[in-house]
Amino acid sequence: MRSTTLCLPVQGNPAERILLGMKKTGFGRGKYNGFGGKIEDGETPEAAAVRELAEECGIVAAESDLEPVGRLVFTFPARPEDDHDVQLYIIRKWQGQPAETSEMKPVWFAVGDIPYNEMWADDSYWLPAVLKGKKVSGEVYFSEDNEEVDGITIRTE
Ligand SMILES: COc1nc(N)nc2c1ncn2[C@H]1C[C@H](O)[C@@H](COP(=O)(O)OP(=O)(O)OP(=O)(O)O)O1
Repeated sequence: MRSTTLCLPVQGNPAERILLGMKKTGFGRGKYNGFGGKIEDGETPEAAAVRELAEECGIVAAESDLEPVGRLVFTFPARPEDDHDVQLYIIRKWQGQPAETSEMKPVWFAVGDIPYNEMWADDSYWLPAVLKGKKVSGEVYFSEDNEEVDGITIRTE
C-alpha cells in the first residue's frame, strides 16, 4: 500500500475554482487529478504535500495553510502494487503561479465544469462533498480493469 498525499488548490470559500493537473507520467497518466505523491521515509504527510505541490506545479505553500479534508483508501485487487492510502488536503493560499512541469500540466476549472470523465472514476463520489466544505473518509475498490469502481464507501462529516 503506497502512503500518499493529494492536495487540491482552490479559490473561494466555498470553492469556486479548482486547480487540477493533467498527469504526464507514472500512475494516473492521462488523467486530471490534484497534486500529490508518495510520503517519503521520515517525512510527515504535510511536508510531502507541500513538496509535491512544488514539484508538480511549481507553487510554494506553507504546511500551516493545508486544510486536512480526509483520507481515502484505494484498492486494486487485480494490481495490488497500485493500492493507495491517500491523505487529502485543500489549500487556498500559496506563493507563485502554477506552471507546467515534467510531471503535470495545471489547468483551472470552475467547480461546475470539473472534467470527471477525464479523472479517476472515484472522484465524482467524494470531490463534490469536499468542495462544499465536508470532510470525507472511505474505501474504494476497483474492478478487474483497474479503471471502474467496483465498490465504494464514502463517509462525510
Ligand atoms: C485510484 O483512485 C485515485 N483517485 C484519485 N483522485 N487520486 C488517486 C487515486 N489513487 C491515487 N491517487 C493519487 C494519490 C497521489 O497524489 C497520486 C499518486 O502518487 P504516486 O506517488 O503513487 O504516483 P507517482 O507520482 O506517479 O509516483 P512515481 O513518481 O513514483 O511514478 O495519485
